[in-house]
Amino acid sequence: MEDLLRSIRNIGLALPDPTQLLQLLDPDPEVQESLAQMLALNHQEPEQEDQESDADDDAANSDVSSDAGVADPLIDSDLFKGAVQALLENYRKAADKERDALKKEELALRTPKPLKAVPLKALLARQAAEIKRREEETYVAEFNPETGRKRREFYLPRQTFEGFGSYSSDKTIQELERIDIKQLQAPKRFEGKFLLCQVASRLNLYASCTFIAVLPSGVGLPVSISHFTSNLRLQGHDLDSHLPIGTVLAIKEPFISLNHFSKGGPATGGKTIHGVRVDTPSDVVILDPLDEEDKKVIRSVEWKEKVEASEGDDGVKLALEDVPSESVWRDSPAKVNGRGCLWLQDGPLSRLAARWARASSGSSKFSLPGMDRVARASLRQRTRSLIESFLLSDRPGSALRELTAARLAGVLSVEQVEISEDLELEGRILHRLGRFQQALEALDGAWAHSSHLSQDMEALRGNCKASALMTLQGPSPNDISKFYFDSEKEPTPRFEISDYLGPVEVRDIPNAGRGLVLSRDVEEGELLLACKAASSSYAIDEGCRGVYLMRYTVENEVTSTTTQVLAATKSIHAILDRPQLALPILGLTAGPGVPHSPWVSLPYPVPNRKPPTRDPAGKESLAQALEKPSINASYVNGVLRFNAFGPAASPGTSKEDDGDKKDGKFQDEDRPGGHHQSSDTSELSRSTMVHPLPAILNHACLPNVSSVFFGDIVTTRALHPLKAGTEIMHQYVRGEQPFLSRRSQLSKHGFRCLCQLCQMDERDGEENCKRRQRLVGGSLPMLLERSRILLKSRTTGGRDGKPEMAPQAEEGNLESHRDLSDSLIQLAQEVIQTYSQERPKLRPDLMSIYQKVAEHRSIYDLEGAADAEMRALESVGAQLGGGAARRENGDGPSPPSPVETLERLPDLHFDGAIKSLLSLACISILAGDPSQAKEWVRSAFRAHQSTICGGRDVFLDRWQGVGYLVVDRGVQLPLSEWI
Ligand SMILES: C[S@@+](CC[C@H](N)C(=O)[O-])C[C@H]1O[C@@H](n2cnc3c(N)ncnc32)[C@H](O)[C@@H]1O
Repeated sequence: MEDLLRSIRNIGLALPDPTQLLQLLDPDPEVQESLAQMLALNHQEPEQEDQESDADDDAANSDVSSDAGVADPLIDSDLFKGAVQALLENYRKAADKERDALKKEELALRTPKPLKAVPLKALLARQAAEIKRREEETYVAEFNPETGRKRREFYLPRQTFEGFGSYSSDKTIQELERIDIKQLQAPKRFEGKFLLCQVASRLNLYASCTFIAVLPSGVGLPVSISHFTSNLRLQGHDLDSHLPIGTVLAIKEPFISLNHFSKGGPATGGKTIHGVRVDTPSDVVILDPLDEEDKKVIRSVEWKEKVEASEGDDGVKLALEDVPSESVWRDSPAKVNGRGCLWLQDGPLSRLAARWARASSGSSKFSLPGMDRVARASLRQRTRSLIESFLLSDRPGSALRELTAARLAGVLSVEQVEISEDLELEGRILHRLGRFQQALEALDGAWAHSSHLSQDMEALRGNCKASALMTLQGPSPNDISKFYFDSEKEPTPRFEISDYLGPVEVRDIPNAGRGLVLSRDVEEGELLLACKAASSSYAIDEGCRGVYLMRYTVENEVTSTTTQVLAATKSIHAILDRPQLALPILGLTAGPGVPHSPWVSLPYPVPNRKPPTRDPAGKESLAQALEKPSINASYVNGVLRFNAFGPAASPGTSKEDDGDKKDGKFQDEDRPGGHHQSSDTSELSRSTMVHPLPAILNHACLPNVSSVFFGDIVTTRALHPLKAGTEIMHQYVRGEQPFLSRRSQLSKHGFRCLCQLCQMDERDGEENCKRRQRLVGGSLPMLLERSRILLKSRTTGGRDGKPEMAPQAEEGNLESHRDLSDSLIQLAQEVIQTYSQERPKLRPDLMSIYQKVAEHRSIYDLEGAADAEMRALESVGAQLGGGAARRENGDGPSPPSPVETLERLPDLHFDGAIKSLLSLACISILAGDPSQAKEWVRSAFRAHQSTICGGRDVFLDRWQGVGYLVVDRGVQLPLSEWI
């Protein structure tokens, strides 16, 4: 990838955009041909660089281009196309070698060969060169190396290849036996063994993190750790301080790979680069000089090679020699990754306290002997800074443990004012952990000690109160409105709520694993779940903005994108920080054919309706500092692939992600806050989030609930009144799509959908379904294009967007509208023939056809237009009452009727249905029937409230001023007065 990009830049072309990046490995020759063509036409423009460049420079640039003369764009593009084709060819050959190497490694597992030591100096030199290469790439991603000017956007594509096997150990070091170079073979997984090593080089971060380790025998070995960090932009000291030179590690049950870079490193073109490939961070144990057991392991060997340890932030070197526990109160770090608190490691007080809790079973007192008043005050300050730093690095679990340990050690809260400050800090940590009731108790305690809270703390207290209430009652329409508008404003919206569980229970469902079932009757629009993502990754998060990562998996030929990879990294780190997340995340299934994790057999956790009270001593949670769950990263990838939601770039929603294949099933109505947002909707810009409880929902193409995103929150509401005992089900793939597309997209989940819609489609027969798909996929787009041109000719040219046409042209146009409407009706008839005669009105393929008919008819036949909109509504399961109910099943206009009403909400296409209802309101106004218009507007509002909610403001924001009928006759619906 890096070679390809460098060459493209060198010949003066712009880099492939995110959509083109995803086409690089497309085997289709036509895709490759058009990709080469597009790349060849896309020259690097000076304006790709930062606007900051001054006007003189711009003038100079334009001079240069005029001096260069005007090249013939066609000749140029042919030349460039040839060059690009050659580059793409080379790139694909290198990718093939990469894939072949992975396959070969899998075969070679049967015949591993002894490992030959590579001189340490050579390894260190190669590592230094790799780090330099990374730094250069990052520089070029940000600056034009020739002009030194900053580019407008940081753009760093990266690609990794992985395949065959992923390892994780569930043993402790004490259960394993140490091995060294003599026993090592490759490729091989060493069960029952561990490798002891020291970090001997700086770190190199691509997607995984690589360093050179030195074994006690003095032999060097590269080590690559997957899911090392979710901040792919880390480099230099910030990166190195995660595992400074001299850190002693134990790698549990290591896998020695023929190419340690496979999984998370840059492609090596199939080269053999032996080393340790660590697939999951929980396999790496940082040996802690504060721990007696760890000290024993370190001292049990003689280290042949002396590694010069690097200095910590405080200028003290971290080395093998003993760190006395007094150093905790003398030199303990004030910042994560300062000396003594390294990658994913808890703070020193938690580590000491956890060991004390384990050894003493809590009978003795945890204390730091010999600490005077001054030392205590200084340690308190450093501990508070460290805790702040944990919060900044999204590690509230470590923050709470450090606070608990500090309190146990008597480091905190001696003076009244300190007590209050420390309780405030505790309140903030508990708030971040979503324990709002407990946070409130801490903040109340802070107030009780000082009779005062800062403005920020008052605000936090208010927030805790509201969130605690939300845990009990679910978000109110006002809360939803706030989420909606905030997710429009925020580029990476995340909200502090804890999960709300409505009247639903987790139950076993015959032939479908677990599912969610109603515990009582519910009403239309009733809130059933409101849940926050356990981990979420946005493409524009600080740590990955501009980094476009593609991970290609050889076995299933699936490409995962940046946020899909990073959501897994974040989930793993979240579980390590808060082990209580292991069950909700690892207790999910990881796709058909993947054996369930041991967590799946445990009762699935549901939110506590009565939150436990605060536990200031919190001893039980201290043990978490030592007992990190073992995590199989490949299982986490599967969980994300089969359970995560993947909203588009803009905050909003989509149904469950279909994993990594692109099928465009993301629906506008699922992301209500999305329409003001970025237009970048490429796969590489999507966010990925895992919402544990909603992930238990099973699929139905014909759902009975609507799941909607607001940032990292998903709400689920009943679409209709439902009876107790009903299983609630939502869509993994769009039910609006043709049956055969749905079936093919669902195939990866390994089940056959038996919902009513699928049963109806099956009864229609495969041939009819195919014919229907051809009509809707082939004939309809052609008619829609004709419609677009016709409607455009009518709406352009006039002042204020109003049509302005000569009467003759208008007359001619009317004929065209009639013709088009007739053609659409004819198409509808052909589609209707593909349905079995007994089939009820639910025929979603007809919706867009009837809506188009209505648009054209509204120009010359209002009644006919209304009839078409009503048919559109019925085609997606809405039931109409009043006059509508008496209409014939033919295609003629309905007889004059009293007030028409919406009796039952649609099952599918909610936004489409709201649009039809508002179009009907416009038609009623044009027909001089405002009370009917009002009725339709109210029905539209009801449909909105029952699916999205948020009240009037959200409804108006979404629908005010939107053209419901493209040919707008100046109808202004007084929406705000009628709802
Ligand atoms: C996201 S999980 C849903 C929760 C899952 N039932 C569980 O026990 O963890 C998706 C998996 O649930 C099962 N599933 C979902 N919808 C189903 C349906 N309509 N019929 C049968 N199985 C279904 C399939 O095994 C699918 O791969």
